[in-house]
Amino acid sequence: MNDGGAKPETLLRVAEIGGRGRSLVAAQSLRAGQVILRESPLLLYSAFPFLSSSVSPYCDHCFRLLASSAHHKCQSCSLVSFCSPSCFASHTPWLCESLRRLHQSSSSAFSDQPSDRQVQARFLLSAYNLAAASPSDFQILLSLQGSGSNGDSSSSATAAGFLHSLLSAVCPPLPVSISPELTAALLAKDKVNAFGLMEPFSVSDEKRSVRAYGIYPKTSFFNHDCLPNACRFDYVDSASDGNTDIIIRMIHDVPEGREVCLSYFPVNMNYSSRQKRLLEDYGFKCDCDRCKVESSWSEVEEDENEVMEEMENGDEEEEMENEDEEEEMEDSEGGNVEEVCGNGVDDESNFPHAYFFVRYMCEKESCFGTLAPLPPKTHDASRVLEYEGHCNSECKTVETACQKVIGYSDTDVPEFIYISKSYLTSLQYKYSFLFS
Ligand SMILES: C[S@@+](CC[C@H](N)C(=O)[O-])C[C@H]1O[C@@H](n2cnc3c(N)ncnc32)[C@H](O)[C@@H]1O
Repeated sequence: MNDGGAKPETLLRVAEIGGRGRSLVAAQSLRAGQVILRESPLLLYSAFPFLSSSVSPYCDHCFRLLASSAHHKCQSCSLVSFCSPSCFASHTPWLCESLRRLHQSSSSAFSDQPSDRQVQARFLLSAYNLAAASPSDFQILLSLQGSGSNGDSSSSATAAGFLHSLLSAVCPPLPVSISPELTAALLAKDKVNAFGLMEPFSVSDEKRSVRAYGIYPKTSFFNHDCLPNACRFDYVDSASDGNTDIIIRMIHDVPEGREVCLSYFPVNMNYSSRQKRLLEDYGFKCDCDRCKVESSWSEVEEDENEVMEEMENGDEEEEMENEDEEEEMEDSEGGNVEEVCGNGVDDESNFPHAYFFVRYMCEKESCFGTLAPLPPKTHDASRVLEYEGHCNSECKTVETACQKVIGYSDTDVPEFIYISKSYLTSLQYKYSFLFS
């Protein structure tokens, strides 16, 4: 893949930023579409519920779709299949025996657990297996954010206690000792650091589901921003090596010294859902520029209809269009028109993130992935945007991604987006990428 420039290792540096912990900062100016990091997983585990009656259709190592003819089922546990002998070689005797015993002994207590819990059991088996197979990699896992000691909800503590007792009773002994506290810490690290390898977009899917989860230690240093400047890609069905690598690309240019952030979830979530998720799952209160602005919107809810009326110009046809747009945006969870518009004219609570959505968000329902330009091949940024993850079958190869050609000018921007000119000017330095 052409990444349009310098080696990723020279592009970022780790910095401690107060209240945010370790952060990744641009070590030089970065360009839209540039690949800034490519990393293989430290561990991967299936998102398929453990006790599902159907068999996972994926290789249990590389998570490519298994061809019906050529696959290698483990004869010992009969629970996992692989696409090739080399993938099969990753199936350790400890993991095989643990899977077999866990499946055999599946107490009703375990089978009654929600599928999330069963997927957590898969993570723990992979993590314990890593502790035995590669102690240095296990240390890397332990160095990641997430302790499981304080601030975790009682339901997390209950889950950790349950899974620890279950696995320690069932699994063969390990060469390392795993305490209940360590199990809780591992689960906390998984919650904060795991990335989902997504299923390709399908028209029938209500929501894109996760095929497998991976831990990528360097990628884990990216902090969150609700208007990210970088996003992640994976090409799990690609036939080439490194199909489970995660690839981070810049959404737009940033200068040296600027923190590079991802969004930990689709950017169309509304303010309260984002805040709830960040607090519950990641343990922090987000005060990014977007949240600062949106935090005041709830206070003006009562005025919003009035504002909308002010903004409409009375033309009936346009009114109909606005209604359609409003419905569309409401469907997209949180991007409703009132929110996009802010609470009024010439008010500093307006913010240009509506432009961000228009330009950098996939508008397909059940996707809403973030877009980044293809890696630059010349001095100019590519005007072809690729969807985060795969939106459809065409996205399975890097260079034939699902595309949206950018070229929004002021006149292309939908009328329902209103941003105060004075505020815009004050933000132009930081957000000029939206208007270039
Ligand atoms: C995947 S880690 C990111 C790297 C982390 N800062 C570290 O030191 O390892 C996620 C954690 O980073 C912190 N974090 C991420 N984004 C943040 C933000 N915008 N503000 C404050 N803390 C943030 C939270 O503690 C979160 O649970």
